[in-house]
Amino acid sequence: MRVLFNFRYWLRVWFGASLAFGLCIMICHGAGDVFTAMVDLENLLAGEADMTAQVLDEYIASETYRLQQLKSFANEYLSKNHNFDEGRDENVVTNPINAYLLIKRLTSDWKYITNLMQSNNAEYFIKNITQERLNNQVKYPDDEDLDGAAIGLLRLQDTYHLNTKDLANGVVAGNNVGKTLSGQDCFEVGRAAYNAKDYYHTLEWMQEALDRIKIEKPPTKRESDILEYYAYALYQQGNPKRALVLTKRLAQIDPTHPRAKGNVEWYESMLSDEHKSDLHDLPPIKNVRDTRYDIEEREVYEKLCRGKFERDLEMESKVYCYYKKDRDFLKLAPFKVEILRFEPLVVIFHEVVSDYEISIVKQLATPRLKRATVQNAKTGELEHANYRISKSGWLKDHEHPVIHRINERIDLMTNLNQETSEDLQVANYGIGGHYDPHFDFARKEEVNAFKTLNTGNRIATVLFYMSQPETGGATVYTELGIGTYPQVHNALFWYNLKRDGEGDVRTRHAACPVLTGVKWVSNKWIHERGQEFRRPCALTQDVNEKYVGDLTPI
Ligand SMILES: O=C(O)CCC(=O)C(=O)O
Ligand SMILES: [Fe+2]
Repeated sequence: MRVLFNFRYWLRVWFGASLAFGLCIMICHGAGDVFTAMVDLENLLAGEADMTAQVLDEYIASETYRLQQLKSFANEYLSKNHNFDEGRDENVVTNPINAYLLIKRLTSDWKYITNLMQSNNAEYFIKNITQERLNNQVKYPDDEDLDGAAIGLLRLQDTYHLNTKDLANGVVAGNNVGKTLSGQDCFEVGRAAYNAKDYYHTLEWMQEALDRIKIEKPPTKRESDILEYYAYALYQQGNPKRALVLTKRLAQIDPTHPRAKGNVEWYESMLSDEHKSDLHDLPPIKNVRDTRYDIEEREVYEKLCRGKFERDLEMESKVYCYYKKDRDFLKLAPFKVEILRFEPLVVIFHEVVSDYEISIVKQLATPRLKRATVQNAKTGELEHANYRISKSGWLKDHEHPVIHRINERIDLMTNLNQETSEDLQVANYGIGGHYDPHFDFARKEEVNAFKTLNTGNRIATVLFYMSQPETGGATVYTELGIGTYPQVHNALFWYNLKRDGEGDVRTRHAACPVLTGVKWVSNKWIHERGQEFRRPCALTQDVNEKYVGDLTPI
């Protein structure tokens, strides 16, 4: 089944966006929406390291002083000079000075020592760090963000076929990034998968965590912590027998574990007497991917994201590039247009936005980006999206001369009237940030979509690439089997509607997860109203690009 673009769903994304992560520099999502938007991580990196190091240094100095004091008390007590042992000697206690000193030691000194032992001042330093973070006006990631980052990793793994061991060894897309994950890190990724009811990845990562703690000295996680998750994932993957064996082991290595015994009984109840009694003959582990999603479309999407585009040699023989100079102004500085395909028409405008303009757009958009928690259309579950932004990610024409200029340019590029188009929308994709297959137009049944705008449906989309991710992050068309990698300064353009106003389902598209690097895009959605003389509608659908790929001339 296809999950079509659902406008109400997006309304929820925009208006119901979780504000948890962000003010000032508001966060989009993440490693999506793992999760944290790259722009936030960059900001965090900027000041955070120095400040934390400084506060930690101060804390360590104060702790060192405190422990030194305690040590000198200990030495004093031990030292023969103090004749503390003599306290046991009746004669010593009868000496008033000694008696006084002994009492002092046992009262005020002891109070001082116990105070010293208790007052490690951690709270004070933690408060300092917290305050400093608030002053920074950067929202720091929380547990939810960590979860999102983990889910982002899993998505990357699926999309780009990244092996769990490689990832844990810090090998991303064949490059060693120098950092490796500990058993505890792997456990956390597995736990995020478990919380998302993704038992395929739970199993993968818990296995990796087990492998790692076996060779770590000291292990970063207890085996018993891992086993419970691992066993449950095995059970979910149809292997209660192995789940039972592992849970028995759990009960053995951690006899006080609060759930181990109960779980053993529970797994036993899943097995026939015959299976229960013979626990040597274990079925192999069959780990299958999560099937809650539209697996067919997902596979197409992921394949395209890996760059496996479909070739259409006939089409390729017809496409071409041209200079668009159909207005006086353009005679001096024509647009460079590359036609990717016809029917439906998809083109790339080369070098249509400058570095300066990009920097302004990013600057204007950054305080508005927010992370969103979105509802998965299929499963109804909430997912953290590090790919979407709040409604306030829109940039209005009058906000800055650069925005105005870009809007004027879109008119020249597309020959479509900009008066009814939506404001420029900016998105910053974080680790694993992506956008599932969707349509930009509202479907017939979505009768209320764009109603308040009163401008009709989205006739066309212009997508400016405002950065160039190192790997991943392609825009792909799942029905057409093609895609394109973002090239900074360029813009992708297509019509969403056929000439009779019908939504063109061939335009279904998606943004692939960013594997390395950063992806910024700006979207311009152009509406039907106002195009009566620009792209007049027709009685049939296929008048479509009789204009042979030229954007409808004025
Ligand atoms: O970022 C991309 O490549 C596509 C974004 C998109 O489809 C959208 O924002 O509607
Ligand atoms: Fe889109």
